[in-house]
Amino acid sequence: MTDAVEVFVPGHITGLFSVHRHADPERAGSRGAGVTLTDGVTVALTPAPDSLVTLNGDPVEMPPVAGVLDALDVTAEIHAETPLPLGAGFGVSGAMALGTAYAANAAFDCGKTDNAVIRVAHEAEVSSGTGLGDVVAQARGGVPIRLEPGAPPHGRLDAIPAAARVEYLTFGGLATSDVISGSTTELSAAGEDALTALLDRPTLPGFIDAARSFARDAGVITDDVAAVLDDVDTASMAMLGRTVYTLGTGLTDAGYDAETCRVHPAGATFEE
Ligand SMILES: Nc1ncnc2c1ncn2[C@@H]1O[C@H](COP(=O)(O)OP(=O)(O)O)[C@@H](O)[C@H]1O
Ligand SMILES: CC(C)(COP(=O)(O)O)[C@@H](O)C(=O)O
Repeated sequence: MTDAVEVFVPGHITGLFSVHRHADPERAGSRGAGVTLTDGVTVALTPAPDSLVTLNGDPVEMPPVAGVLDALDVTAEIHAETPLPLGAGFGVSGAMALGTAYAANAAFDCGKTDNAVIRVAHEAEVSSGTGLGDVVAQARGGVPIRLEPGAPPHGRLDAIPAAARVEYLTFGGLATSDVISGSTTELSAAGEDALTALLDRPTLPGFIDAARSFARDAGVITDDVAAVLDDVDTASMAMLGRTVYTLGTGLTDAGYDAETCRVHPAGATFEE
C-alpha cells in the first residue's frame, strides 16, 4: 500500500446526448458527443480509516465517489482540486469518481485493468444519477463520440480527431439528476437526431452545429444562456449546466469575460 496517489482527470462538456436506461448500470449510459478539457480535476487519494472527500479544500457530499470507495471496499481521504464549478455541466462528479477509482486501484493494489477501473467509476456515477457518459469520455480524452452507451466492454467510442481552444462562461448549476431521472423522450429524440447529423459531418464545426440544434430541441436552455447564444452563433450550452461554451474565440470576440482552456489530448493520467 502506498501513501498518496494523484490522478488528473479532464473536465468534459457534453454537447448532445440521448439517455439509455438499463437495469445493469454498466450497460446504462448515454450516446452523444462532447469535449474534454485541459481544465479538469486533480484527485489526491490517501488511505485512511475514515473516508473524507474535499473539493478545493471544502468537505463535500459526493455520492459517486462514495460509490467507488464502497465498490472497492476501501476507505480513504480524497482531496480534489479544480478550477471548474461543480454541477455546471463540466463532469466534475464523473472526474472525481474516475480519479478516485484509478487512485484507489493503485494505492490499494486492487489489481483491476483499465476497463475494470472505468467500469467501477461509470457504475458509481450512473447509480448516483450524476452522469451517464462523462466517465467513459474522460477516460478517453479528446473530443469523444459515444456511439453506444455504457462502460467497457459494452459502450463504444469514437472521436473527432481535432484540437481546439475552448472558452466557457458559467451562470450556475442545473441538477443533472432531476433532468436525467425525469421524462427524457423529447430530449433523447433530439439527441439521436443530433448524433446522426454529427456522424454525417464529424468535424468541430459539425459538432457545434449539432450541439446547438440539440440544445434548442431538447428544451433545456435557460434564459441567461439563451441571451448569450443569441449573441454568439458559434456557442452552445453545456449539458447539463447553465454554462455556455465555444470552440475558438467566439465568446471573447463578442466581449464576454470567458474562461479559456483547450481540448485535452488524452484521458485521465497519473501525476508523477
Ligand atoms: N455545492 C454543491 N453544488 C452542486 N452539487 C453538489 C454540491 N455539493 C455536493 N454536490 C453533489 O455533487 C454532485 C454534482 O453532480 P452533477 O450535477 O452531475 O455535477 P457535474 O456536472 O459537475 O458532474 C451531486 O451528487 C451533488 O449532490
Ligand atoms: C449530460 C450528462 C448526462 C450529465 O453531465 P454533467 O451534468 O456534466 O454531470 C452526461 O453524463 C452525459 O451522459 O453526456
